[in-house]
Amino acid sequence: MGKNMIKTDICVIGGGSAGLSIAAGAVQMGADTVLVEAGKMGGDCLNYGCIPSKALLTAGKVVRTWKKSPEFGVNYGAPEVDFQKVHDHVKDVIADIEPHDSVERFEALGVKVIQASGQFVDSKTLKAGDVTIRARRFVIATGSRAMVPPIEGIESVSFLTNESVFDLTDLPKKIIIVGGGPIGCELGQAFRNLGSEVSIVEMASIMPKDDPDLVSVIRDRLENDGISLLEQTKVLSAEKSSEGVILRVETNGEERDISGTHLLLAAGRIPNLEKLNLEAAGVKVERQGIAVDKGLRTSNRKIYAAGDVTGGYQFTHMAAYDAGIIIRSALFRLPAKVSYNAVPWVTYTDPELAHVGLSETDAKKQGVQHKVLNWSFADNDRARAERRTEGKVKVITSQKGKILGASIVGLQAGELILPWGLALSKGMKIGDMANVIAPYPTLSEVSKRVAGSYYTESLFSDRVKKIVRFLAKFG
Ligand SMILES: Cc1cc2nc3c(=O)[nH]c(=O)nc-3n(C[C@H](O)[C@H](O)[C@H](O)COP(=O)(O)OP(=O)(O)OC[C@H]3O[C@@H](n4cnc5c(N)ncnc54)[C@H](O)[C@@H]3O)c2cc1C
Ligand SMILES: NC(=O)c1ccc[n+]([C@@H]2O[C@H](COP(=O)([O-])OP(=O)(O)OC[C@H]3O[C@@H](n4cnc5c(N)ncnc54)[C@H](O)[C@@H]3O)[C@@H](O)[C@H]2O)c1
Repeated sequence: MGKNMIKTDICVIGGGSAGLSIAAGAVQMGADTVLVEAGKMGGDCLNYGCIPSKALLTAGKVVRTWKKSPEFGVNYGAPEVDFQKVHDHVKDVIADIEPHDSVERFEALGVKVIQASGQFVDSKTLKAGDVTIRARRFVIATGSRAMVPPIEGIESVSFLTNESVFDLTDLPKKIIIVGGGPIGCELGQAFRNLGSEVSIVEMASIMPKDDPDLVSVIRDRLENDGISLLEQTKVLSAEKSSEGVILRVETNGEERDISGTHLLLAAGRIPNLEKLNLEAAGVKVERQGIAVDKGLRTSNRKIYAAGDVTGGYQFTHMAAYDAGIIIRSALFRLPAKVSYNAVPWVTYTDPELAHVGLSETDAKKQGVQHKVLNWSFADNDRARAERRTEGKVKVITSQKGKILGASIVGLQAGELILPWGLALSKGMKIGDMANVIAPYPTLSEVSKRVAGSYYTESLFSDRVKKIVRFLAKFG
């Protein structure tokens, strides 16, 4: 074997959320593991995604809370934002988490880390820098990047993506965001709270993957915050201006120009595939990414794919979920298969919007017989004490009360969704949630109350009243 040839059990390509989970799991379970990473360890989530976006959102929330303080009888002066320091805070949070994902930590676990771009030579061999790797199993976990939408003139203007936006050290005066998905809404609100003028241009409706009834709460809030939301709006062209950029947009057949100092593209993702030479490995690609079966195997049975590169649910927790499936299959040869009936997600706007399982729209589309339960945060005493009564819960059950899905918009919705995920994965019925003792006064009571509403009609019916009156006769 040549000096630069490595033979290993598992070779993982990409050290982001998926790749790191697989490499850490595999090596600690005794497999010889090689990890190939071309860029920064930690991938998008740590460096250009979840972590910096949440850190920026938190800075924005501090400003908003400060401004709201008179409602609570507390007065401060106007908040002053030092954006260089906001930037430093964001980078500091990344630096704080970085050691967990570092080359040093992985090498200490026993993983051989190669810092180079990986490229298949044939179905069993990968080249990374000057190293050739032969592995019993490969895992492709190369993630995704921002899609640049086909807008006339886009290449002639400078634009930000999630990879560059967190490097800004000056607050954008006027930022235009193309795309009103989770990235557009989260970052739009963060910049607005910090003092930018913000426009979000969305060709459909904002947050189209979520329940429209609940999204309306987010829409109201973004508009009240002063964000200009241009929905059902097409971007026709982009051109440079003295200020920065001008976009020509069209809403309902009407064209107009909007101008900004900065342009952020948040219009969806494309998988990172080009450098992998997948043809040589016999790995098939579909429109959304690498094609995988339910066991996350590609068309080459010895090569798996995980995380964003498959174009499935593009979340860090789903990348970690994929990792668990692959470890069971590749290391233990168990017939592990993905199951997507309890997939949660949260958009960290304020208020947050969280979802798990079947939505009302999907239940209707799939012709599933179902019941819809609703409850408002306005009826929750804790939400009143916090002055945060905007919000609602919607739960989908079968006709017989089996929990099928839940969506929550409101304060701490992301924290409130977990019991619904547990209920779904354990096949629980709505009575299980209705009977739980919820501490008072907590926001969690919304879950108990929405579950209880399943019984309201039958519990407070004329029939029950008759029975109670009849029994009262017996003393
Ligand atoms: C702004 C933003 C906010 C987000 N917020 C959240 C959130 O709050 N919660 C959530 O769950 N998800 C969030 N996501 C999504 C989440 O970041 C992704 O789902 C997750 O990072 C996917 O992990 P991955 O391992 O598939 O890919 P990545 O994390 O992108 O990792 C892929 C890695 O592969 C490397 N690579 C690529 N090609 C090669 C090659 N040929 N050779 C070697 N290495 C290569 C890359 O350098 C990268 O490090 C957010 C995403 C963005 C952009
Ligand atoms: N909180 C979270 O968990 C979180 C946060 C951010 C991102 N993410 C993940 O990252 C993924 C990517 O986020 P995203 O917001 O970029 O993508 P997305 O695909 O979810 O949303 C993109 C939006 O852009 C719109 N769009 C596309 N082309 C357009 C155009 N030319 N003009 C106007 N609008 C256009 C789409 O209609 C869509 O609403 C998400 O789907 C999610 O999986 C998760």
